[in-house]
Amino acid sequence: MINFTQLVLASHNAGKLKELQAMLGDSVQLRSIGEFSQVEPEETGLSFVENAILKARNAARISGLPALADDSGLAVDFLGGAPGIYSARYADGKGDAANNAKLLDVLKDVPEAERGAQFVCVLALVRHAEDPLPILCEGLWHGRILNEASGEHGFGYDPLFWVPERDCSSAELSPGDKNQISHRARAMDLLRQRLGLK
Ligand SMILES: O=P(O)(O)OP(=O)(O)OP(=O)(O)OC[C@H]1O[C@@H](n2cnc3c(O)ncnc32)[C@H](O)[C@@H]1O
Ligand SMILES: [Mg+2]
Repeated sequence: MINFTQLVLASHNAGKLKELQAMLGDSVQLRSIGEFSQVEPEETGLSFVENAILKARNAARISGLPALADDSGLAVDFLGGAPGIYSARYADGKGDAANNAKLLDVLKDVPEAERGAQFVCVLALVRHAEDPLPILCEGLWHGRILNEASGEHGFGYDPLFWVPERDCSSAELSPGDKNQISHRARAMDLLRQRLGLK
C-alpha cells in the first residue's frame, strides 16, 4: 500500500506541481523532486509513457519514496503530432516564449480548419524505483492552435491553445476551470479512480 503522505512529484515544472496539487486537494501532499535534487533526468524515451515511467523511477530512486510523474505535451495535427514528447524542448531549451514563437511561425500560413491539436498527459505512479507494475493514466484535450497568443494564466502553450467548449484560450481560463477539463485533469481523474480515491 502506498503511503500518500509521502508522494514525490517527479517534475521540475512549477506549473504542473501547482495544478496536480490543486487537483489532489488535501488528501495527498506532493513533495517536489526539487527538494532532493536539481538534476533533471534525460528524457530518452520515444513516447509519453516511456518518459513518464523513466522520470517516476528516477525520482523514486533519488528520494526513496513512491513517485508520480507527468509527461505531457502538445500534439499538432498539421505537424504529424509534433512537438509531442519534445514540447518542452521545441525551441532547443530556450523556454516557453521561444517554443510558442516557433509554433506560431511554423503554422503561420495554415488555415484554421487545419490547426487542430491535442494536449496529452500521461501520469505514471511507481511504488519504488524498480516497481514492475507502474500505474499509467492518460488524458487528452482537443482544441486548436490560435494565430496569436492570448491570456495570462497557466504555462507553456496555454496562450496558443483554443478551447472550443469554452470559446477562449486555455490561458484565459481560471486555474480552477482549467483543472476541471484539461488533459491533466482527465488523467488525474483516472488515477484517482485507480487508487480508490473516488
Ligand atoms: O519533465 P518535467 O520536469 O515534468 O517538466 P517539463 O516542463 O520538461 O515537462 P515535459 O517534459 O512533460 O514537457 C511538457 C511540456 O508540454 C507543454 N505542456 C504540458 N502541459 C501543458 C499545459 O497544461 N499547458 C501548457 N503547456 C503544457 C509545456 O511546454 C511543457 O513544458
Ligand atoms: Mg521534461
